[in-house]
Amino acid sequence: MNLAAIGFGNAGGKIVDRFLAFEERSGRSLTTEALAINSAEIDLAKLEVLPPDRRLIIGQTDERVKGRGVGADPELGSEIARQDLTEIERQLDTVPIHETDGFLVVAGLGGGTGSGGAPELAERLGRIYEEPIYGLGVLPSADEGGRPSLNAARSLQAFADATDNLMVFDNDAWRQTQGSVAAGYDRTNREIARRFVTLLAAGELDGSQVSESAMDASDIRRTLATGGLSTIAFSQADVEAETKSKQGLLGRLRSNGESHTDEGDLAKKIHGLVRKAVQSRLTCPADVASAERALVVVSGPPREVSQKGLQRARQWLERETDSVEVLAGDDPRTDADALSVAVLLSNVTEVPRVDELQERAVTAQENSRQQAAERRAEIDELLTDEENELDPL
Ligand SMILES: Nc1nc2c(ncn2[C@@H]2O[C@H](COP(=O)(O)OP(=O)(O)OP(=O)(O)O)[C@@H](O)[C@H]2O)c(=O)[nH]1
Repeated sequence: MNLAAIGFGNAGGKIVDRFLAFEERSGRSLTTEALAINSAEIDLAKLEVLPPDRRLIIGQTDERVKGRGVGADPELGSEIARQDLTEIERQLDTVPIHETDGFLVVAGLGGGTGSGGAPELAERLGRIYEEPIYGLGVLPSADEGGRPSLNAARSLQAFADATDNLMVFDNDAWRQTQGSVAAGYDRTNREIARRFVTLLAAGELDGSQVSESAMDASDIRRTLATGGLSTIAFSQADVEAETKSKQGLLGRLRSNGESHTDEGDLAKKIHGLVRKAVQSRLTCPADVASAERALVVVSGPPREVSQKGLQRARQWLERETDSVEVLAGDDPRTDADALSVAVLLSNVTEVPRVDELQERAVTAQENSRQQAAERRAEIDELLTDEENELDPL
């Protein structure tokens, strides 16, 4: 699938930047256009791969922002996004729409710029384009405090409403206990890119041979057409030594074409990888059985993609998800050094993390209202004399 990817806010921009880096490294092609939009100039300057002319600053003329961010205020974030929508649209004029299957708006939902701006943009894109609008929303971790939870819980509703499918990544489930926050985010962003690009770029050929059950953009589109929230499972393993020896130009010249790898073992490897993916950390923890549709992409050297393994894995996933709509396909990459499995679980309805986020958000909202009322009472008390005998001017 080919997408126009737009990162909104700091996290959104960094993640889209990592998408481009992963595409470059893995030879995959996902994005037909990439853009980072932010209200803080300093964050845009830190991106590494995205060309400078694909970085857009918004809210610059607003007295409250002036290129320095919106200070985790999503109302202000959505206001400046609305003010600058025409400029954003102009930047998107370069999207080669005939080669683009949809739009992907990416944002961290705990702050202000992305949290407020991403739903505004998604809604506007939905009105302009016929292509589907997808979202990738990052949930804040619990230890960030009440405010980010409140921002995220409110944004989640608007973002899900404005998109055809909102794929979710939960920072809490991926929190690193060691190292700095920045280094942790950097690692996390690489993991996000690996998962999303492996899944969504399936079917975009890199010159490798086409297989009998190749995944294509319409399969992914169909799986995402459920709406709601989605999560992604992933696992990978090294390719066999025999495969490695036949890779690259030299390997292919030396190879006599014979294969000694046992088909049964390869089938088992794929089946095992799919099970491992679904049973390990999802981008957002969810009850797999609550998914409406699922899609499995096995990506790697064609000689290792066992069709039997793919079929068995599909049947297993059908039982796990209790769904009739499970698609499975491969994505051949002749010179890949790993066999990767990405599983899209679409429209999951049992997502405990979202319930927890909403509970924390309600508590944060109540606390904030109570504190505001107390502060008003204290100021009143301070400014009024003891017997309330003075008349203010
Ligand atoms: N996975 C990941 N999450 C991040 C990263 N940076 C920030 N976040 C998350 O995203 C949320 C929003 O942070 P930012 O993206 O910095 O905020 P913003 O949208 O730029 O908004 P303002 O800074 O308020 O203008 C945070 O609460 C974190 O949960 C990152 O690099 N990776």
